[in-house]
Amino acid sequence: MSQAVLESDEATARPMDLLRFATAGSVDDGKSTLIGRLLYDTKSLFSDQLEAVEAVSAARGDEYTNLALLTDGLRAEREQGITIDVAYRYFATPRRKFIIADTPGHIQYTRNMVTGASTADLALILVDARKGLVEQSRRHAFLTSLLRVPHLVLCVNKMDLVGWDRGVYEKIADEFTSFAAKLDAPDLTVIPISALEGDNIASRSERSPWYEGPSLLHHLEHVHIASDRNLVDVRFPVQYVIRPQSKDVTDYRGYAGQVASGVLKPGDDVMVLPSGMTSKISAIDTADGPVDEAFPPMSVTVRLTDEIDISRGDMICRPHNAPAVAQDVEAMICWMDETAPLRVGAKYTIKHTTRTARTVVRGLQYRLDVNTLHRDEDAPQLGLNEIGRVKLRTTVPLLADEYRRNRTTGGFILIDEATNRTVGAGMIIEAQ
Ligand SMILES: Nc1nc2c(ncn2[C@@H]2O[C@H](COP(=O)(O)OP(=O)(O)OP(=O)(O)O)[C@@H](O)[C@H]2O)c(=O)[nH]1
Repeated sequence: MSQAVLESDEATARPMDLLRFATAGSVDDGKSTLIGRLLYDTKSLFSDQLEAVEAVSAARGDEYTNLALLTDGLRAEREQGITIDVAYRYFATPRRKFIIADTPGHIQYTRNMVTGASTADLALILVDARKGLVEQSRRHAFLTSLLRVPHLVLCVNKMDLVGWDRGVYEKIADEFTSFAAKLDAPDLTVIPISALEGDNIASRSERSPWYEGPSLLHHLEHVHIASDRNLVDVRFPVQYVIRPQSKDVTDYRGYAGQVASGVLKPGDDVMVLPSGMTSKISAIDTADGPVDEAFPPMSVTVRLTDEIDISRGDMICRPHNAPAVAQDVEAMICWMDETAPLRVGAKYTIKHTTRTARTVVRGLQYRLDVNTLHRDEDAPQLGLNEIGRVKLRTTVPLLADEYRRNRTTGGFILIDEATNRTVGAGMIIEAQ
């Protein structure tokens, strides 16, 4: 595969150096063209890829190099053999690294959007200037707010086809802004672009002198994401317990995992859940040696001053700031399984941070229509791509926060015990 994959050493990258974003739009709004344009303008392509695309464009008689061919080609490679159609692409500028979660337009399943956007810092929704907002644009905006993606960009594309008419742009921007306000939507930026001709992508275009905002790339490079991370609530789900490996090292015991939120420092008082035992951090180790502090998304090994019984799935937090230790959970669930619906009374495996348990569905409070936001309280089940509010009971307690406060310790997935497939994604509303 000749994809220009730029190194994405996420575990060691400082959080502000990396922006993850998800793209959404209906079929033919120009998503492939836009992604191709971003890769092209940031020189994230190999010359052979570009030559191939130029040759095909010329052969087809395209007036402009058809950058969508590039994205579609990459997508075809990726799609083979995967069930959830999200392709990840990488590019970088001197200011930042970017990971794009690209969900194909033909089959804009809610589950793809949920998969792509659940870890995103920003969601980019495209609309065709000629068509304006469509049902899908509203659905994507709703999902962005449900998943609590902190930043939203609406790109009004194909402005060249409406003669760069300011009125067309402003009507769409106003309509979307008032819809987004109702959703408790995040920080919103609206940008008029032509993905095909490259206007307002890498630099401000002369064709829209009335537009005073940033180009898309400038916005992606500068949008402030450092404060989106929860640096207040210390949550360190233990992934592995590291014990002495050789006879010579007899006293090493550490707890390895990825910091979900908060800042950990040697000397801090900590509490371990579910036992409730307390101790102090004696050291924090990484592959590159000890560090003075650890914050998300760093992967580290924490050592404590006391020897306490800790196992995988336990959580290190602070004594006066702990997650709920809960077996009863209410959550919004997006159903992802095409073979069987979610039913009340069914049992699943639940994976929450590093903990795995069994769970039973105790109730379906309502199913939500993502287009109208109507709540159907008589719904008997949740089918593929449907979203609803569900009550669960787990066999062992989860160490959980509300999703709105913590996207890592508030999120989970459900797995079918017979097929081992991921069948649902959940966002915790309440845990007790
Ligand atoms: N004039 C004009 N055409 C555009 C622009 N952006 C995309 N197009 C054209 O619109 C068509 C659809 O673009 P794509 O990029 O394939 O659309 P998409 O949304 O990625 O489509 P899917 O991947 O199939 O969902 C192509 O013919 C593009 O050349 C634009 O800014 N201006």
